[in-house]
Amino acid sequence: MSFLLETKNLTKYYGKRLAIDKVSITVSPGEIVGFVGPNGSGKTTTMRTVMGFLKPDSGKVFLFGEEVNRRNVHRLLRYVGYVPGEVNYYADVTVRRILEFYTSFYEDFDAEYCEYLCKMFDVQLDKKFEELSLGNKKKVSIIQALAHKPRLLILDEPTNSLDPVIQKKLYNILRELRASGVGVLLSSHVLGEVEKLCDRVVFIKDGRIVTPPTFDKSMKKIVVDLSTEQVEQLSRVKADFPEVVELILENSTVVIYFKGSQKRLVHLLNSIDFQDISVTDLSLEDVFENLYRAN
Ligand SMILES: Nc1ncnc2c1ncn2[C@@H]1O[C@H](COP(=O)(O)OP(=O)(O)OP(=O)(O)O)[C@@H](O)[C@H]1O
Repeated sequence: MSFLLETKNLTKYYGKRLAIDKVSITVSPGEIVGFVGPNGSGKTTTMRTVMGFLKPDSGKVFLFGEEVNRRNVHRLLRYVGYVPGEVNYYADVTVRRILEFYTSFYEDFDAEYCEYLCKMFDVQLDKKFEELSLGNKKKVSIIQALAHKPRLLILDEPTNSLDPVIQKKLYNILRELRASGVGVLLSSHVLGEVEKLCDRVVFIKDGRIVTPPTFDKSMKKIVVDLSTEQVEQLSRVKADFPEVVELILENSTVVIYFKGSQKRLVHLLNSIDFQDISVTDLSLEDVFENLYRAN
């Protein structure tokens, strides 16, 4: 099956500043892809380029298998829902009027579904947009992105400023949409959210897509507290256990990333004379920290 979204070597400069460099990503039907990277790494630029708001300096965007060009962009974007990082509509227009405008804009706009979403998200339809709080503005943007039943969602930090109850409702909707074949590209700094929701994660750093070189989710993170004398054991641990992918010493706390069998893990733990120890599965936060530590 072809991708809902495919970017090939997207490159974008702002003046002389390179913002994204040969960014290639894909989203398949029924897949939620997390898009993760530090501030200024190029997530918004990539998403805005996909949406046609920015013209790439080089590279291509394919939507639903078609290469996007000037002639087909409007037709293809009808099947895309977009939540921008910063939401902006006409300030002195009511939410009801904003949503009515989209009814005429999208032929697949589903008024009943829109009403259902407004109720679910408790949207204040008769308030002017400028009178809404940040979170309530975001809700309007989410409803506008969903109500025309798009096949692909491009969500730039969609839960930013939403309260936890609304966040949960949005996750549930995204899960339902995924089950019906919708694809989602979702940028977020909330790594716990990405970890729970996304099928896979694409990392971006300084405008380039990067792959965590040695870290994967089958690893264990061992945090050990040692006394100064015990720190000396560590060079032996590294030599004796090739399963130790990385060993980081910060004062008297040691973090060991371990990829190996349970038996070898127990063997390693038995070989350390420690004061305190914890063993956990590797989290997305660990992967993120390791990938971006050089920054
Ligand atoms: N309009 C602009 N003019 C000039 N430079 C820009 C502009 N927008 C973004 N940039 C630069 O492009 C780079 C990528 O920014 P972008 O907003 O895409 O990052 P991001 O990953 O979305 O960041 P954040 O997580 O903070 O939202 C940054 O260096 C940023 O300073």
